Amino acid sequence: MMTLKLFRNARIYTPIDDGKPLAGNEMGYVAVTEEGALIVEEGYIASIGQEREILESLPSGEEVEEIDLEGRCIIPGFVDPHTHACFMGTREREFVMRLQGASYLDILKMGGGILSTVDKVRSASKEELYENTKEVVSRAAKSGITTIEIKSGYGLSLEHEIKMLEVIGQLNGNPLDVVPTFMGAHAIPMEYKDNPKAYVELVIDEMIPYVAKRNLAKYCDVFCEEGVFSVEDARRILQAARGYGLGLKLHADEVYDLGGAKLAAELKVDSAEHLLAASDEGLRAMAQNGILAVLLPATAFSLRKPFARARRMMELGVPVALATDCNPGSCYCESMEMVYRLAVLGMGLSMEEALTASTLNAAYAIGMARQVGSLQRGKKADFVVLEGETPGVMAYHLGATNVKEVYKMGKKI
Ligand SMILES: N=CN[C@@H](CCC(=O)O)C(=O)O
Ligand SMILES: [Zn+2]
Repeated sequence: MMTLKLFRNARIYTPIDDGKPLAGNEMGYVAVTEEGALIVEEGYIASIGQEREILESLPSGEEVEEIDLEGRCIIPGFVDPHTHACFMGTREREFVMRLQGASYLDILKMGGGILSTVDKVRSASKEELYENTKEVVSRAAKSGITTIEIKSGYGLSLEHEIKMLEVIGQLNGNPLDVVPTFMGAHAIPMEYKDNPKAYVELVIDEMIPYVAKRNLAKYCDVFCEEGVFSVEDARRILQAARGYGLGLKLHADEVYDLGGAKLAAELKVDSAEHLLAASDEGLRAMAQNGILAVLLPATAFSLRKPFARARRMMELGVPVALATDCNPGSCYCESMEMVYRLAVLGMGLSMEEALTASTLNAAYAIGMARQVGSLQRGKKADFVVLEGETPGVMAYHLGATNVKEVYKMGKKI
């Protein structure tokens, strides 16, 4: 006989999935159930609601394991839709250089930044890369992330991009859901420094077809930035990726307003990321085309730059999601709790809006909303138990983690 799990005595906070990402005012509509409960059957939510009603609906004769959540708040497991969590080594010295005034893009121009991580990833074996990535992912899981996107982009050659994507693929289901993104267009590798166009051709002619045919990635992403990939390069790379059936993402207007947001709208990408420098014109184009913005406040914080204009985006009707951007350079952070906190205290989102952005909208950003992102019947029983009464505790109690327990498909991790 199958054992059901009954989680009871909870205050449930969840956005409600209506088949599309939530935008504008809708982002603040979060369902709250005091004295709530949920029943988990084989990892999925079989029913959820008022404890009294849930208890009445329990089938008699079934074995039930009961877990008392002692009145704590539960929220959907965080979905982190933008990370570079597959890497080797750290870049602490560069961080110190940045504190002394060096800019992120200047460090990259000098062969450091992303390129210094590329050297380390290229010289690591697949096993070493797997072990390191697994550690990053398990720290993410402890912070409440139950679904995570991970990009390649520190290989920058067919051989090493594939090594990264295979490692990312191996981590799927172990225990998190992992969504792989191909990001061969993350930087121009040193060996193509004098001929960057040839690298763009390599990405288009060899890497994308190889990755797509072997199903190694769900999305293709490009770092469209001054001195990295131009708007025209990004357009060509993403159009090629679309031709091979990959979903599209774009690192847009992170440092300079190159027109990345406009390109995201033109190509109708699945999400546009960063957007620290995006113009109103670009944001309007995104709103008109229903393009999701994935905002990374911990990156702005770590780079000591102003936050993305989240409230303006929401006012224009752009659906907003949040992500860590976890990487060893611009943002060494695997905590969505930290991101939530910055969204509330730094970008002015309400506690409900930040919850929607870090769960349901984040799930839409990586095509996972059918399975995760809200606590509703039929979705995976992925949730976080907070040491507090509302999700707001994560912004209120600053010095500690407020994540008490994390459940993936009804099992504690
Ligand atoms: N901006 C480009 N890529 C990453 C940083 C990667 C790195 O610095 O290693 C980002 O999204 O912030
Ligand atoms: Zn990124």
